[in-house]
This record gives sequence, C-alpha cells and structure tokens, in this order.
Amino acid sequence: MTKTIVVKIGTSSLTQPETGQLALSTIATLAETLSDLRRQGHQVILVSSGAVGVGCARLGLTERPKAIALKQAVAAVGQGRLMRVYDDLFTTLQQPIAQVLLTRSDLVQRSRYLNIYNTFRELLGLGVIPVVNENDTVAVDELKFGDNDTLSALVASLVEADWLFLLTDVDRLYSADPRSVPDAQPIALVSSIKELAELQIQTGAQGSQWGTGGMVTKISAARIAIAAGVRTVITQGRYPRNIEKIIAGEAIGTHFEPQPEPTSARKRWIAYGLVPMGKLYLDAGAIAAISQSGKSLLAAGIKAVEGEFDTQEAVQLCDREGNEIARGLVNYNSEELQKIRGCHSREIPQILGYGGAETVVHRDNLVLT
Ligand SMILES: Nc1ncnc2c1ncn2[C@@H]1O[C@H](COP(=O)(O)OP(=O)(O)O)[C@@H](O)[C@H]1O
Ligand SMILES: N[C@@H](CCC(=O)OP(=O)(O)O)C(=O)O
Repeated sequence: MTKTIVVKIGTSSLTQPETGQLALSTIATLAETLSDLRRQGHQVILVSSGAVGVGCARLGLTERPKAIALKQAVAAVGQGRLMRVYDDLFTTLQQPIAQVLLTRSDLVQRSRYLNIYNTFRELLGLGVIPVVNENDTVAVDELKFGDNDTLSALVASLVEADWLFLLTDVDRLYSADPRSVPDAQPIALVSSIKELAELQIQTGAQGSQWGTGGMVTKISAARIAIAAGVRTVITQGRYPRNIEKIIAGEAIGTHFEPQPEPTSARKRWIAYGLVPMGKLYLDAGAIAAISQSGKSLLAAGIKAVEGEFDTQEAVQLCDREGNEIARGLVNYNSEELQKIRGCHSREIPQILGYGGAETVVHRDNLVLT
C-alpha cells in the first residue's frame, strides 16, 4: 500500500564530524533508498539540514557561526551546494526532486498554510521528492522553526504522513545522553504521549558540534507527529537502508506509536502552525473544564494575562506555574482580557461597555498540547 514517508536528516549525519565535509556515502545511500521507496509507489519527502554546516565547510569556517547575519549568509552558500549534490545523485537515479524552503511565517497564515499543502500534494502526485529546509537566509528570530526536527514534524502533520524518520548520529533514544551517561538505557518503543512524559528522558544541554537541537527537539517533534497520527522513528542516519527494514517491520531505532485518534487538521494548525502571542494563567477549575470535560474557556477561570495580542490570535493556556496545557484562538484581545479576567460571562457587557462572545476560547478553537 502507498505510504507517505517523511525523512529528516540532520547535519551530524550529513557531514563528517572531523572535517565538516559532506558524508558522501551516507548521502548517496540515502538518495538510493528514497528513490527505491518512490519506485515501490510510496510518496517521499526529505527534510534536510546542512545548509549552515555545508556553507561553513565551503568557506573554511571551523565552527557554526553564532551571529545571525553571518549564519544567514553561510546558509545561502551551503543551501545551493547541498541541492547541487542532491540533484546530481537523484538525477543519476532518474528521480526528480524539488527544493522547498519554508519559514515559520508561511504556516501562520491559514491561506499560505493551505497553499503549501496543495504544493506538496502536487509535487507528490508528480512523483517528485521535495527536499525541504528552513529558509535560513530570510527567517527572523521570532518567526523561526529553529530546528528541522520541528519543521519535519510540521510537514509530516501537514501532509498527514504515515511515517516520520528522524535520522541522527545515535542509533536510538536513550534514557539519557549516551555520550555523557555510559549506562543510559536504550528505549525501543514509546507507546503514548503519557508514557513519553513518564520516561523522564534526560537530554543534556545541546546536540553535537554541528547539530542544533540535540535530542530535546526530536522528542518534541515526535510529540507533534504522533498527535497527528504519524508513526515516528529515531534512528541512525549512517544506515539509510534501515528505513526500508523498519517499514518492513524490523525493530530498529526508537518507535513512537501514533495516537489512535489524531487531532483534526485545523486544530493542529492552531497548536503548531500558529505562533502564540501571549499566555493565559488559569485556575484549577478552568484547567479541569478544558482538559477533562472538553469545555470552552470562560473569563471566570483566568487568573492572569501575559503579552499583547489581538482577537483571534493564538495564546497558550497555562497552569499557575506557566506550564502549557492547551492553545487556542481568543475571542478577546489582551486589553479586554485584563478587564474581564476572573469575571462571570454575564458581567462582560457591563465591564466593557459592549457585548462580546460568551467564551474567551471556544472549544472548537482550543487544543490540548
Ligand atoms: N536521551 C538521549 N538519547 C540519545 N541521544 C541524546 C540524548 N540526549 C542527548 N543526545 C544527543 O543528541 C545528539 C543528536 O542531536 P543533534 O546533534 O542535534 O543531531 P542532528 O544533527 O541529527 O539533529 C546525539 O549525538 C546525542 O549525543
Ligand atoms: N536549517 C539549518 C538546520 C537546522 C537544524 O535543525 O540542524 P540539525 O540539528 O542538524 O538538524 C541548516 O540547514 O543548517
């Protein structure tokens, strides 16, 4: 049966750790594997990092730049080279590819989000493998995916993929970073988001020298993907052929089982496409109402309001400590909410001088995260 497969490969797998030069044999095997999957009838998307790493190698820089402008310039050098290498390899295998560069702001506007969806669908329908990366050269800090693990999960969610493979430089997820904790325990299967929380995985501070997110961004990517119904696997990038074995049922890497009832596409856009502009701190009653009873959020349950936002923008709904429980689109702006927080809905017209929605976040626009 045709499957939609998203494969994300990180800088640590695409480049050689000692020199920063491209790991050509890995990239060639990856191109062969993905072309074979296409020939078997599957739809394939590659999310590839490496623009900054390859740009550095090209320019003789020995470490990842920290200054934003330099990083953006280096990415512009590297992205072109990276695509050249991919196109040479895939062309040899008679597999057409396309470059898709995205920024976070492309997902925020619903019309652009749907446009990207349509473009992916066309490309996949044409038998093309889209090669996706963040458009590092134009991305601004506030509107950044920041790491391609998150980007790949959002792409997998957008196209409603069957599989997301996060290829990295360790063979699977461990209870702690195996580089610094030698007796860290390997994890083969995570069967639910709840189990993921219970495992209390230690991820250390950072990833490898060239990677950006480390394991922490892979775990949050897995969380996004499984909520969208995408089976997610963390496995070693050095052996791309394992992708076929895993699809055939071999227990390689760490598997995250998809949630049986995926969140709807619109709610996924609210939760992960939009950038939250503020925070609402809720009391215990409101938390129970939204998380256990599936109710809308009323003004009475809001203890505090943080940030400046407009009506219909996304906000985080948090407990008293600021831990996020849900996200939603607000029916009131931040100024109005400062006035009506803690009040009964029937008092709203009197306080504001005009009538408004009965709910602050309607349950149709509210998604537990
Ligand atoms: N719990 C963990 N299990 C496995 N690896 C971990 C864990 N915590 C941290 N890591 C580190 O994460 C690194 C991979 O992240 P990163 O360098 O960002 O890779 P990539 O470039 O593939 O995105 C590994 O090299 C490993 O040292
Ligand atoms: N967009 C950046 C990659 C950012 C990133 O997530 O890197 P990595 O942790 O190696 O997957 C680049 O192409 O260099």
